Amino acid sequence: MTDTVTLGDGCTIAYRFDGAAHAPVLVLGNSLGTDLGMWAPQIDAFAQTYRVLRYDTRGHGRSQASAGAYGIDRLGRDVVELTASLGIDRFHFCGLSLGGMVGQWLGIRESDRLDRLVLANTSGYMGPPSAWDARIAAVLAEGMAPLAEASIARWFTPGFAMRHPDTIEPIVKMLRSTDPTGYAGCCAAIRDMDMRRAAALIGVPTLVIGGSADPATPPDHAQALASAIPGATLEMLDAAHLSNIEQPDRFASLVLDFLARSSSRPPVARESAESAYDR
Ligand SMILES: O=C(O)CC1=CCC(=O)O1
Repeated sequence: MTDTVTLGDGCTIAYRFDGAAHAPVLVLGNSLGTDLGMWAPQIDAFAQTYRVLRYDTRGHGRSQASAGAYGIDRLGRDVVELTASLGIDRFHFCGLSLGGMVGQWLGIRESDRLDRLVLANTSGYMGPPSAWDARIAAVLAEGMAPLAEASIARWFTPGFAMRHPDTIEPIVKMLRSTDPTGYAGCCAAIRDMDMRRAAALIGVPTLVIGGSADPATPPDHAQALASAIPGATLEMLDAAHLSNIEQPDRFASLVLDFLARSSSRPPVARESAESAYDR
């Protein structure tokens, strides 16, 4: 069942729990234009071992769409406030795309509360800002519907989309029902985010998952992110952007195997690796 909490700034965030009450907590952060339902393919597997807390990112699903431009800092603090209000001290975090950007922020700013971090199909920088400005202007003027075709082309390989129309349909529905104000607010957070150097400060064991056919956050972004984070492991899936939907079982086992490994914290490096982002 989905429930809500109201954060300090008055914004209401929707969440739901699955799994045993006293199991270790795994928090899942969704991508731009989806909601907590995007984790449906993994939820049964994750909930066997973990108390899974899924939430709708601000401006998405049943969470409120506050007005204006958001920042990754705001979206990260939403997780801090949500978990604190639910009495959760420590947790693992797995985020995909925008969820993975929030994960990077948490890895830098809240590492004392994080056990392990999974950053899937994400990037430390998704420039140029002008592309996000254009998307924000378009969505505020015309709504979500015109975005659907291009989004699906980034999210799934053509073969998968052709073979699995029933899997794609609820995802398209999530996109179409996203509040344009919330979508635009999150686009602004992505536009203004640059964690290429700060990723070196992530002091939590981290798994980076990339998609070999991901046009939104391409493989070299996953490689650059993994190189920048001390001790991070990189795994590639044969998928486009929503790799947890295109490779559901493989995604679940990568995450579960990684979370189950005995924990040893990586040393915190002060210099970030050379990045591929500017190529
Ligand atoms: O542009 C897209 O739809 C891909 C994407 C960027 C950030 C995110 O969460 O999804």
